[in-house]
Amino acid sequence: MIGIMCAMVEELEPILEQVEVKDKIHHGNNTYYLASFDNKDIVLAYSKIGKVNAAITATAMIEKFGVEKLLFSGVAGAIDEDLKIGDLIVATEVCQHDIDLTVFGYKHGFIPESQIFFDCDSNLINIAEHVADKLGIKLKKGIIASGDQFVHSKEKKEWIKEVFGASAIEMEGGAVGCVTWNYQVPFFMLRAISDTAEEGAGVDFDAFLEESSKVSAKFLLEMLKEI
Ligand SMILES: Nc1ncnc2c(CN3C[C@H](CCSCCOCCO)[C@@H](O)C3)c[nH]c12
Repeated sequence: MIGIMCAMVEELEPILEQVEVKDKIHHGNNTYYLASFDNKDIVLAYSKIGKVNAAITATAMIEKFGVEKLLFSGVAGAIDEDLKIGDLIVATEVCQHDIDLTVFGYKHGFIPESQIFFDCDSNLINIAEHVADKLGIKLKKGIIASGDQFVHSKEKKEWIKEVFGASAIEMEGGAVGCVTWNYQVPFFMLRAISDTAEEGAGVDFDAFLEESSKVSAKFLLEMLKEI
């Protein structure tokens, strides 16, 4: 079983429209869609915004639905200057920029018995690169940082870039990476840029959420054919 996660309903809808939904299961205030696509069994859900909601859904995908790999599709704010609205980025690693135990001598993003960065699955990243080559689509790879805040400040995004080396910013991937690391389940995350995470990002986000969600969804569905 393959798990497909999004944070917002707008990110999930363009995927749901293209798969054959067989059943809907309500669990933990989420709706899980059991479906098939390209003769593969998949379970899909949107978690709602933020790291806690994302962790709930990722854990249920593994514990209740037994997914063997978890793929995330959605939008993100750009940190790297070469990322423009509508561009795709695949996470090589994810982290949580709002974890701060530095007073105890730990680095930003670190919690004891855990780690700052969580690797994404190299096999799935390779498939993404193969699909991008086949379709002639530009696909960036980089670290994606998560935190429970919508970043709309150049100063904040530059700090996240300096401390974590992140190329993009969002609010769920770091939590899903932590869950999949703890359960040793392969994790893949694809995001399309919706804004620049600077002043005025909220306006861009509202304007480009739907369009960028479709960009990510379309690519993810192409990837599903190769898995
Ligand atoms: N700059 C940015 N900073 C952090 N995250 C992101 C992301 C990625 N997703 C979008 C959404 C944040 C928007 S909350 C919208 C509230 O509802 C608005 C009406 O629907 C959350 O799920 C994270 C895109 N640009 C970002």
